[in-house]
Amino acid sequence: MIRAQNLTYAYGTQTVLHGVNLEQRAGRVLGLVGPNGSGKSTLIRNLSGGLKPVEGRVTIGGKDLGSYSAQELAREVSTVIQERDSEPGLTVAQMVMLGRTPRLGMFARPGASDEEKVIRSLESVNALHLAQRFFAELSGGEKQRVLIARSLAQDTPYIFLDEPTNHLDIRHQHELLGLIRTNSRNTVIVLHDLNLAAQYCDDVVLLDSGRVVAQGPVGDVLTPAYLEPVYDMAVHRIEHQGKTHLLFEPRNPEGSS
Ligand SMILES: Nc1ncnc2c1ncn2[C@@H]1O[C@H](COP(=O)(O)OP(=O)(O)OP(=O)(O)O)[C@@H](O)[C@H]1O
Repeated sequence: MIRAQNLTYAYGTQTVLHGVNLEQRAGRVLGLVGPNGSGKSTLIRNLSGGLKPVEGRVTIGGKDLGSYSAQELAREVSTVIQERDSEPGLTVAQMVMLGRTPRLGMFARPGASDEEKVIRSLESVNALHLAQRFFAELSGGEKQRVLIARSLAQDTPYIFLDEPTNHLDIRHQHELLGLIRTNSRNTVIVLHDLNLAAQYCDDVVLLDSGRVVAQGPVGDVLTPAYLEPVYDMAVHRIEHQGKTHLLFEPRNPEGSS
């Protein structure tokens, strides 16, 4: 379980998260949603140990995030977060092998089981054919799949993904989120697409201006009552074959007032 209590974060003097309380329950997929600039990326970085809260605390499995050593954290937590992930000169296979590093002893070299893990991780995201290509030369969508493979190879109980469907075509979006769902790990995922969140998350946290507007099971939070004021859009919710679909339109379409 991941828990944030009174989490506050500021860039310099600009406070962008205000006393956030949330819970990711064991084995569940928690989505972070909200408009541009609402604080989703900042929040996921605080939850995964990339940023340190100014106030409040984050616990993972009941243990304060601040008390993990870097090595311990890398065995517990993997992240798929974009900007930091450009590694010049590495092939895709080498990039995914980096996911195994926290599992190796101090001077140990990767063994056959590590190689096997890399191959299986690449296979599961349909990227094994890219293994010998340079990571830096891949398309955005190919890179994204390789970063997911690295996280799978890292084999951590907790996984954090910031907009993993960015750059992916519609089939790969669904394949990837399906894979994340069936992976049954503790997952926190930033998603812009609320229909993808409705389909693939168990719970969601809806953020607006750095504050939690609502959180809970997707069916309780992804409702017109919560979404319309946050996105300033008219929202229609349709249930089709047991799934929730959301339709959006401008609240004041041109010509009406
Ligand atoms: N490195 C930074 N330095 C200063 N301010 C930042 C920095 N990163 C983000 N911010 C600010 O913090 C606020 C929250 O940004 P954040 O990227 O967390 O939002 P987001 O919900 O992920 O946005 P988006 O949906 O546009 O990706 C914004 O006002 C943003 O301008």
